[in-house]
Amino acid sequence: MKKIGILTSGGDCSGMNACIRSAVRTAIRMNIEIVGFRKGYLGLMKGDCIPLDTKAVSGILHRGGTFLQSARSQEFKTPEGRQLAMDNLKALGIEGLVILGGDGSLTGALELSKMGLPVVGIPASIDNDIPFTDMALGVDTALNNILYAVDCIKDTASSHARAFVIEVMGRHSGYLASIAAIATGAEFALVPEREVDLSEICQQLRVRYEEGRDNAIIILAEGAGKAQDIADAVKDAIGFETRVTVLGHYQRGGAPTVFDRLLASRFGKKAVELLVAGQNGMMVGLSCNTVLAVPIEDVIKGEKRPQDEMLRLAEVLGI
Ligand SMILES: Nc1ncnc2c1ncn2[C@@H]1O[C@H](COP(=O)(O)OP(=O)(O)O)[C@@H](O)[C@H]1O
Ligand SMILES: O=P(O)(O)OC[C@H]1O[C@](O)(COP(=O)(O)O)[C@@H](O)[C@@H]1O
Ligand SMILES: [Mg+2]
Repeated sequence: MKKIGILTSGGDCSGMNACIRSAVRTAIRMNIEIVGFRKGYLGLMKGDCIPLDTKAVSGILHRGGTFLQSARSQEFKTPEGRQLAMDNLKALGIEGLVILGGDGSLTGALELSKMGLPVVGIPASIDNDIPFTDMALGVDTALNNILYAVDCIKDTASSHARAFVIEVMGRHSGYLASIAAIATGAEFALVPEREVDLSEICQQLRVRYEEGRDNAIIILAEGAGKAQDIADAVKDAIGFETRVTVLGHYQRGGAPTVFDRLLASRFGKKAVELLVAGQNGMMVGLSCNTVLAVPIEDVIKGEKRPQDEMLRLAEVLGI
C-alpha cells in the first residue's frame, strides 16, 4: 500500500484531531502517503482532499473538533453518490481509507468496503452507541463537559430551591445521561431506552420535598422526552420552581481529556497498521484496555444500550 486517505464524518467530537495526527504520523513512519478528505463523505464525492505530513498535524492534539471538518450527506447514502466517491478515490490513487465517525459513518464505510475499497473504521461519537468498543472517541470529554455544567447548575439550584431539567445529547442513546447522572449525583436519569414514568418521578420527588430536600437535578437524554414538559409536570405536581437547561453542542467541543487523547492516539495507529496489513472492513475498538479489531458488519448488526447496572446505580443513588 502506497497511498491512503482519512476522513471524519457525522457528529464531530473531541479527540478526532489527535486521532488524525496519530494516523498520519504512523503512515509516514511506514513510508505511506496520506491525504485528508474535507467534510467527510462530501469531500470523497468532490475529490476534495489535502496532503498530510507531520507538520500538517502539528499543534492539533489538544484541539476539539476536527480540522478536516465533518458533515452529514444524504447523497452518499445513494449508490450513485458512493460510486462517485469510488471513482474519485481511484483517480487519486487511494488504496485504503481510515474513517472516523459514528454508527451512520461506519455503515457508509461498510458500503465502500463491499465495493472493493479497503476500509478501517474508528468509532468516534459522543453517544457511545457503537457496539464492540467499551468507549468511542469523544465520550469521556463530553462527559467531563457535562459534569462541569451540572456541577455549576447544582450550586444555583440549591441557592434558589429549584428543580432543574438538564437536557444532554443522545437522540437514541441514554449513555451520556445515565453516566452523567451517576457522576453528578442527579436525582433522575431519563433515557430513550426506557419508558419515562412521569407520575412515578413526581411521586418520588414529592416525598423528597416533604423531607425537606428542596432542590433536584433531572438529567434528560434529548430523545427521552421534552424537557419543558417534564419541568411543567414537576412544577404542577409539587409546586417546585423549575428551570430547563439544554446543554446542546457545548457538550461536543473543547480540549480532549487525557483519556480521549490516549484513545485517539492508540486508535489512529492501530487503524493504519490494520490497513497496511491488508485488513478490510474492520473497526478498531477498546475492550479491557486492549485495542482490537472487529468486523464492521458485526458492529452494524449489533446494538449497544446503556448497561442496566448503570441505570440501576443511577436509580439507587439518586433518591
Ligand atoms: N446506511 C448508510 N449508507 C451509506 N452511508 C450512510 C448510511 N448511514 C449513514 N451514512 C453516511 O454517514 C453519514 C454520517 O452518519 P450519521 O448517522 O449522521 O452520523 P454518525 O456517523 O456520527 O452516526 C451520513 O450523513 C451518511 O453520509
Ligand atoms: O450536530 P447535529 O447535526 O445537530 O446532531 C446532533 C446529534 O449528534 C450527536 O451529538 C452525535 O451523534 P452522531 O455521533 O450519531 O452524529 C447526538 O448526540 C445528537 O443527537
Ligand atoms: Mg450516530
